Amino acid sequence: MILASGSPRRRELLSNLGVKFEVLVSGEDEDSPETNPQKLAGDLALLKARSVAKLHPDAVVIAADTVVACAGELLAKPADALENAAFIRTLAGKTHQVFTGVTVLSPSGTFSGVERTDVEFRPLTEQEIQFYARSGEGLDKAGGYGIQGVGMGLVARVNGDYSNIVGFPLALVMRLLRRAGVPVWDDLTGATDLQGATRA
Ligand SMILES: Cc1cn([C@H]2C[C@H](O)[C@@H](COP(=O)(O)OP(=O)(O)OP(=O)(O)O)O2)c(=O)[nH]c1=O
Repeated sequence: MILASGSPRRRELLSNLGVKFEVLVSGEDEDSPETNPQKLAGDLALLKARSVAKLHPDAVVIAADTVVACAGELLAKPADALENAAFIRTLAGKTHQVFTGVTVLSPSGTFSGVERTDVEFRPLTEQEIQFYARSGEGLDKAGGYGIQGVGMGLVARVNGDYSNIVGFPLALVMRLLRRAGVPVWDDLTGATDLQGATRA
């Protein structure tokens, strides 16, 4: 199995499912004219998975893409701290949507889905916006923030799957992997069972 992603968050979250995998980053250009955020997240996940599957047609390949949308505007990764501050200013005091598309390509077929989570930012002062943008934490992240880090302090409320915001919606990922025939949370070999006996 191959994770087609350079994201350390995705690597960590996929490890939690107890599946063995290798990491191979797709060299695919992520540009797309698509403006619907849900469709865009799905399209880019498929693109990333396909570019790795081309080279490894017998593998199961999983890829994901996260898109942040606020009132019709798509917020990708900020180019610098100045743009990061502008993104956080846009998000302050409002609810935005985080979409993550996931694609699993296996020799038996293509399995995909898109998860949506709504995130409400609290109203922020200009000083808070500047402080966060200067931290640099948001530069490699869609929307310019990381909810799993300092960015947690920007957030008032979350509605939906938290892991989706971090870029890898685990419930959806588990569903798609199982549909593709990949066992998840399944291998108990060598584990001690709940009565204290060790399994063969
Ligand atoms: C909103 C938000 C995004 N993110 C991350 C998740 C994704 O890794 C990233 C969005 O960029 P993506 O293009 O989805 O992924 P990536 O470039 O990090 O990795 P790859 O294309 O190789 O798979 O933003 C967080 O970690 N925390 C957050 O709170």
